[in-house]
Amino acid sequence: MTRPIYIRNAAELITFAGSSQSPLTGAAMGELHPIANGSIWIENGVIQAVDRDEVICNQYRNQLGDALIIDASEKLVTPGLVDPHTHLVFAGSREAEFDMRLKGRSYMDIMEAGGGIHATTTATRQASKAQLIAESAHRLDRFLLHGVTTVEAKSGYGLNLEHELKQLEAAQELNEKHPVDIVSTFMGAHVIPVNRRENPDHFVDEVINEMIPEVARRGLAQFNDVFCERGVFTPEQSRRILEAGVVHGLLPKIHADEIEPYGGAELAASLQAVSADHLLKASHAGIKAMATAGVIAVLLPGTAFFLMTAAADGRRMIDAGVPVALSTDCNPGSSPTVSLPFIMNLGCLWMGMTPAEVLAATTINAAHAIRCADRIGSLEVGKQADLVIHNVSDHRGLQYHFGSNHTHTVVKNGKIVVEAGSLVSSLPL
Ligand SMILES: N=CN[C@@H](CCC(=O)O)C(=O)O
Ligand SMILES: [Zn+2]
Repeated sequence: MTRPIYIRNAAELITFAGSSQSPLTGAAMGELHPIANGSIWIENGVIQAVDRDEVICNQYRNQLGDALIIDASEKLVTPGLVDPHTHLVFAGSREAEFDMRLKGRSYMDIMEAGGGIHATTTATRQASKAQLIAESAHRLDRFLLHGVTTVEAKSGYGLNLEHELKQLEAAQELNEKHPVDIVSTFMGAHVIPVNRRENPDHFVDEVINEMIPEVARRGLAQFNDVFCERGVFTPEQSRRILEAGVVHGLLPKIHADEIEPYGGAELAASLQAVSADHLLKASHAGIKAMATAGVIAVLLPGTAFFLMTAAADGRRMIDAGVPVALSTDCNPGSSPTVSLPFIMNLGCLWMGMTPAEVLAATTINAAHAIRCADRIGSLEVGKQADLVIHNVSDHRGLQYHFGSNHTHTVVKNGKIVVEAGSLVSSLPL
């Protein structure tokens, strides 16, 4: 039995209570369900009580002597941040390509010429599983330092069965060993490998007939994703791939309308995908269809920022009734960052979202985007004790003091993993 943790007297404690059933949309995205002078009682990794401090103090007065008490006065407490779209497991980095882009080469051009995703695929194929685990564990540590307690992680730098499995197994092992929880997505359809360009449909057949069944049989992923974009996978190929995933129990997600309008949002709606991600160039009709179908828009403004292009129109999507989540898209090509707080800054200052909405988009709605909202994303009795104590006293302070990491303390599964902005020394990896 571990000691109970009593976090007391937060200036503002954001709960998002009552939002576990379905993602927040429209005006509800701005409803934080905050508690002033809020406290929380944690035992065995689970939230036992959330209320005003006087209520908790009275309720647990006989156990106060046993508890580890953390004073959160003048601080903000939120659910642990959730990142619903990352390419966490990869080897190497792409600084040379960054230089080329700064001089005017486009992201798609570089990929077409055999760089981009292909370059990371070469490096990832060459790396051993142990190397991938070591590099990715370091990224997970840095996620944790930014208050992120759960991430989704895609494969897609293997592009054949052997190396896709290696990437997914690395994610599985990291999930077992590292405090950050990982939800895995198979993305064998990330790009057509250079040596398969002669016959792209043969590669699509391989994804459908060889990779998806084996990934599903081994229980290595919960979701199936595809990069639906001109020059990558067509909407028809994407539909086939995502439908094949559904047959094997993998829920559909899609990289949609990132570079140009290509019918990705419409396809996501017609498949009732869990989420459509990117959406910089999504059509009005596609956004409307997503709202009707309840598809979550996972927006990635760090990618737009790093590719030096306009961000997705988050405001328009929220106003159209689409549930919106935000993510880093952490990857070595288009968004090499782990800073979900900076992504929130961009959501607020660049996409017309309010400070309350960006919090919903990185907690409860992000949890819905990876189908984990039954256990994370809000601070409610019975949920996993994942939370962040921030060095600001008001949720707006996270955006107002932009560009900083305000994470003070992180509790993951009822254990303190970040203290005074540093990782505790006893982390397993
Ligand atoms: N757009 C496709 N995939 C990733 C980028 C991957 C890479 O460049 O390595 C993305 O979501 O941005
Ligand atoms: Zn991505």
